[in-house]
Amino acid sequence: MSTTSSIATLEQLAIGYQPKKGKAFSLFNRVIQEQLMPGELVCLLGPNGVGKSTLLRTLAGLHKPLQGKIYIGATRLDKLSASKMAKMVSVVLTERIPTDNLPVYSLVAMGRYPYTGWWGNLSPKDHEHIQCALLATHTDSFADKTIDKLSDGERQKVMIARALAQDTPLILLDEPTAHLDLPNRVEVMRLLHKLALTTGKAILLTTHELDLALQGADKLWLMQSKEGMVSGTPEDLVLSGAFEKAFSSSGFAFDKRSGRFKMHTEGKAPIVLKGTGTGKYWTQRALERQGYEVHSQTEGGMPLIEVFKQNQVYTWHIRLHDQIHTVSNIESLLKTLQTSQPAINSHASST
Ligand SMILES: Nc1ncnc2c1ncn2[C@@H]1O[C@H](COP(=O)(O)OP(=O)(O)OP(=O)(O)O)[C@@H](O)[C@H]1O
Repeated sequence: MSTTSSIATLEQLAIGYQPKKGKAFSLFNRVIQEQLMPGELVCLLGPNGVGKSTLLRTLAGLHKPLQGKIYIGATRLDKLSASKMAKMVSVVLTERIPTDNLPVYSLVAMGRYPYTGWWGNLSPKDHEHIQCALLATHTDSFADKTIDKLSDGERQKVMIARALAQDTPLILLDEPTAHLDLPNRVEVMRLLHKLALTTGKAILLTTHELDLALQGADKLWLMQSKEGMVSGTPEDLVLSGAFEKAFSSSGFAFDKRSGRFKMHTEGKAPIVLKGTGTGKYWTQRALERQGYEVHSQTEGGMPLIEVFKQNQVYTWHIRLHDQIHTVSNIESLLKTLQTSQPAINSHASST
């Protein structure tokens, strides 16, 4: 049963597709039991084809659950009329807008359809909501432009503005950061987080951006075909190992300490890295990509790299078999190590 404070409750929910003949095809072997609370930004993560979009569409009432119940507030979703539903849930899907020559303002105004009469006449209150949505998404400066004149990032923000104008307690977005460059992905995520926080709406979005979700989400829902759904704050899921388990594969692994994914490479020799700050961080990344096992303490005469910074200029000293090589960039550092690799490897096997 839904708790009074939750915006949406998923109770013993099974999602999937019902073929015309034969048995229903469930996307999970476990049911989903989750809640969306006010002011929460939740990122729904999982591998391709696990059922993220299907879950979103099911929550939006566009697809029937195979089993279980969904409550929006205290009301069962299947008992909500279409007009009431439109006042409770807004959806931003990945489909492109067919009406490309529509001005931004008119598209955002379409979000007001649950409140306008048959003719869609906008009241002063509707205009106020539209203006607020444009301002909150920083789309007001191009409100007169038509959709076809917008960049992908601007278009995405306009779609979010339309959902905001709809003024629903729950907003669902399917991959809102897809096709955006990094600054726009970060901006959209920050915008959604701020909106959840300041408006008290619950926002659920699907994404493949693990880094962004780890940084920006209040909660993660991890969908996995075998384990079903695991949820929690990003930090709890990292500490419990659930995040690592869900996303580590033979090609790369999640490193709990740095919060980064690391590619598995052929293991080379251990190496000691000394230095501080940014220079050390990026040197370590390059060494690990090349497969070196980076240590911070000198052990048994391992090769040693020291990073120095003077007057904003970096220098690397490589101490190798009592010889010191000095280089001025990471590319030269890696080349020097590559040239002496047989020496490093034989050194490693003798220690
Ligand atoms: N209308 C449909 N009828 C039957 N099966 C479908 C239908 N739509 C999707 N599926 C199947 O359901 C599974 C889940 O699809 P869904 O799009 O929900 O996954 P997803 O996690 O969002 O994937 P992605 O990350 O690739 O977007 C897939 O195997 C897909 O082929």
